[in-house]
Amino acid sequence: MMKTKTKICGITEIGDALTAANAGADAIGLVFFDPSPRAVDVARAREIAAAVPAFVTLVGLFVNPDADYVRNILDQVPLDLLQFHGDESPEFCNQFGRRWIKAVRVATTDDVEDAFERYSLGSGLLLDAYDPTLYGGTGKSFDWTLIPQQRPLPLILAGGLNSDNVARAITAVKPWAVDVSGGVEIRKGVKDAARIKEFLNEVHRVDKTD
Ligand SMILES: O=C(O)c1ccccc1N[C@@H]1O[C@H](COP(=O)(O)O)[C@@H](O)[C@H]1O
Repeated sequence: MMKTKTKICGITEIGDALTAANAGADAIGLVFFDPSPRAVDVARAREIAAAVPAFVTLVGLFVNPDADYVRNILDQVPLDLLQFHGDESPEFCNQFGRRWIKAVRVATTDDVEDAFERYSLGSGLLLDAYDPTLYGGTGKSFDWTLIPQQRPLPLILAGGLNSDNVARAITAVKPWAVDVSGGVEIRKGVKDAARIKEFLNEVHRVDKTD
């Protein structure tokens, strides 16, 4: 039995971080991208980080940040992993002495194959829905048949996942991990404890049957 790793992203409240961790989430994401309704400031990020138990990975999400901005956050918040969700180059992602994953918005299979090659130094490749204007967190899913079977890096599936479709997604794609934000919210930027638990329970259920 393969255990699918889980990340609950866009956490803004300590209570939601604890709900996710206690329900078995492997990672919690903090958004450091100001236009996002899920953005956190340093003070809030530090409070959440202090509450997250050992062995739950704390991920910082950035979109086309200045390097100094990332360094400033890293000086103040104990992030375990960086998630770059914009047009960052591999050289940019690799300069912080911290493990990182790159997000790619998928329109074609070539997008994924090219990204596997280009970001080969990363610790994983996150696939999200393509949107011409938004970098992510759209709540939209994409055509999973575009995902190649050859995966040189751990594949993290994101984009419009929720408790209704995550079992199907895991069965179809067999990703290393799944990542959700909007699918566990009652409205944009506001997480819902029941939806977080339902999502994680569904992943754990399908893992046992697959
Ligand atoms: O959450 C955001 O606001 C966000 C903003 C900019 C880039 C990425 C963002 N979120 C990430 O997008 C994917 C998919 O999210 P969803 O489940 O479809 O809502 C996920 O990795 C989020 O963390």
